[in-house]
Amino acid sequence: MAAVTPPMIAPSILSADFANLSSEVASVAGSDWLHVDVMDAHFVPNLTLGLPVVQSLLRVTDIPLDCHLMIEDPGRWAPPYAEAGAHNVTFHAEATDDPVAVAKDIRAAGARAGLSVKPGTPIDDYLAILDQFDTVLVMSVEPGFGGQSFIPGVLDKVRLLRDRVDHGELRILVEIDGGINDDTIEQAAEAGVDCFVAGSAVYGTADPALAVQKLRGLAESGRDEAR
Ligand SMILES: O=C(CO)[C@@H](O)[C@H](O)COP(=O)(O)O
Repeated sequence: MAAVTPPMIAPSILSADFANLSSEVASVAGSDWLHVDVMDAHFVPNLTLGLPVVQSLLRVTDIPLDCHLMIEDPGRWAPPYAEAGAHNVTFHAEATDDPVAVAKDIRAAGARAGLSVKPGTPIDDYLAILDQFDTVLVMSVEPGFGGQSFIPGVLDKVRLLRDRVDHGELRILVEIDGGINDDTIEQAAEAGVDCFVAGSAVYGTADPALAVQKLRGLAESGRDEAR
């Protein structure tokens, strides 16, 4: 089955020019969310940005911020992103023993809570707690770097989640992240993704806004195939 809401595109600023973030964000006006990759050089082998940059971004854009925390100890660090005004605060299932407590704190601080799973992490282990979340972010590359190749095997997780949502057993938005581009987005849409994160496929082009539009159109086509 296909998702019923229009496909959402969330450009990942990991592939943007960090020296010109304000104009890079403006260049994707019309995107549904802006995906903000927070990496701590511990949970993943890369270091990007943190709360001060998110606070600055919130001052220059109306696009809802989709903060993806690839960090250790999200129970300590996640709620301030919600307090700052992030729309979604997503953390990794692998980074905490108590994901429900972290989700409750994020929601209490005013944001939507997201749970992310690495490609090798089964979603079955978390189905029973997904009612505590608003989004589930299925990683289709190993988290840490942009520009990697899409791992199609993760679409089994998307199909399982889509099925649960379509049968009313779950109310959650299904998001995918990693290797999403013109060649891969249709198969992800066909599997049932609601929201598509794309970094290099947006910021690696001469016209990021056009790239977003094109990705949205291709996601629509993938949906049509699934119907
Ligand atoms: O979180 C991550 C990587 O850890 C992603 O957001 C990537 O940054 C997406 O980049 P592309 O694969 O689309 O280039």
